[in-house]
Amino acid sequence: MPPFRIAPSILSANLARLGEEVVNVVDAGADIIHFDVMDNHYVPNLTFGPVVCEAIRPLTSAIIDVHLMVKPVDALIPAFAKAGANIITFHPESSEHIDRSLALIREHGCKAGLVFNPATPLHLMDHVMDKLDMVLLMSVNPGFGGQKFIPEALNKLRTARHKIDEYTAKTGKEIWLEIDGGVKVDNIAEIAAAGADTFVAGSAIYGTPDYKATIDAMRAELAKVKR
Ligand SMILES: O=C(CO)[C@@H](O)[C@H](O)COP(=O)(O)O
Repeated sequence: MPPFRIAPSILSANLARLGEEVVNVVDAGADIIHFDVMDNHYVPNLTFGPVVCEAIRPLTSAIIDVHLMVKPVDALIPAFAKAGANIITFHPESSEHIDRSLALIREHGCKAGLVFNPATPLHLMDHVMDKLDMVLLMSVNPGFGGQKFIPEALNKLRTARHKIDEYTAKTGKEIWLEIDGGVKVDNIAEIAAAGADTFVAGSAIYGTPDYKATIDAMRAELAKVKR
């Protein structure tokens, strides 16, 4: 059984009390803070920059997982690394040179990942697996929290799981497989069974009054998963 990680997306937090929301969700059992960066160009929404990452960094030792939904990406990578990001992921469509952008993230001391929109083919990871620490599959179109999980993402997860497992068996290199969009208590087990090990959940956690109860309920569902 792989370790399962829960990554609340602060996009759904009460942003007027962002610091408290980060601390509370980590106290409630979150493993990772998922930090959605949107530029109103690559996606039709606008969120946080490196100064916000820098502001929350001293509040927690949890992993900060920065998901760049911006185009272009390279200029923001050093800024987010300096602001305390641990993981930086980006969409292959948003970089002219995917290999170079991944290398840039790693040169700045962060773990690196590629993000696949629902319609983006997985083969774009094939020749850069040595530079990947994470693969993030979007199970909604990016830009907004609170959307419905796209069921085809389950097939895509199975394919990605197979590719990653084959690569890990050959090289020993670990690559996390994260899913993002529409993850809830009632579908997390099915998503894990399809291959995800890391679960972004925004509205499912921040939309409930008791974050610990929700995260505990997710872990209870994950404990039933056989893979
Ligand atoms: O990146 C995104 C949306 O673009 C996500 O991280 C959402 O923030 C997830 O929200 P829920 O679907 O869990 O409400």
